[in-house]
Amino acid sequence: MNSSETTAVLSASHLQLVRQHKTVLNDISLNLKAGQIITLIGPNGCGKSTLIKVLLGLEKPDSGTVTRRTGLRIGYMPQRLSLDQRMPLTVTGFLQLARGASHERIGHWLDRLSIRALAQQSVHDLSGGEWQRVLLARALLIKPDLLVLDEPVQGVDVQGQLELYRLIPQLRDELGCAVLMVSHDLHLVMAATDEVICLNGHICCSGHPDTVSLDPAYIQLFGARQQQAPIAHYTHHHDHQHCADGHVEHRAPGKDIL
Ligand SMILES: Nc1ncnc2c1ncn2[C@@H]1O[C@H](COP(=O)(O)OP(=O)(O)OP(=O)(O)O)[C@@H](O)[C@H]1O
Repeated sequence: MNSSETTAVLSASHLQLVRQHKTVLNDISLNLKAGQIITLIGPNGCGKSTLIKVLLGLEKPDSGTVTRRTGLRIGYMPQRLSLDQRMPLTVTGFLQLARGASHERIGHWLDRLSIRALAQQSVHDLSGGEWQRVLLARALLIKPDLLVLDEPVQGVDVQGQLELYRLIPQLRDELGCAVLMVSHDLHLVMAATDEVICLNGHICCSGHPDTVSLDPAYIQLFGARQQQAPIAHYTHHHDHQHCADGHVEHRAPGKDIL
């Protein structure tokens, strides 16, 4: 066994999966080490969610192996989660259903993710961005060794996406966990990831985000537009926080909020 395998929390070897005559995953191998952040990127339908499900053991590959460290605690934020609209459920009630939920831990993550004001709100009335934060809190309640985020910024505006991607390495440092996430935009996740795997059924290219963005396989897949310099995002120096209940709270300069 080599050293990368000994420190891996999760590894996959030669995964193959065919559904209805379509090769969804073709010879996928990867290693995720403790404390590492890996991002899967690729166009719609390239197999990202399927790969996540196979790595989590939710779907069986036709061949190949997945090895998860014994006793690994996984916090999973799925791409979609449909709830019965007829069932009345507050954010706190929803979080209480999660494994590892306790009053203290729920309170901790409501504060840490700046969603305390939503605690008693119905989950059916949340905005897309609020729902994403609640799902993230749910994934964090288990104190994960591995945090799996399938498109965590869906329904979040660009500023919110930047804030969320800034938060992910902070959460990794706080929990000491590994992170595996799915994203569509390499430039938005660049600063938040150690390694990028560019997927299109098979692994087209992988490595540090700077290297991947210049890789001919990446450029061929995403075109020249994505290869250009990162979009110049407007940076708004905000000296206050808009709480979910609508009131404005002033905060110390330089203190990040979600
Ligand atoms: N059970 C199945 N039967 C048939 N086709 C399937 C099945 N599961 C996945 N697929 C197909 O496999 C491909 C990969 O799907 P997957 O959801 O993994 O893509 P994705 O990269 O996550 O896409 P997106 O970015 O749109 O979320 C798609 O073409 C999908 O239709």
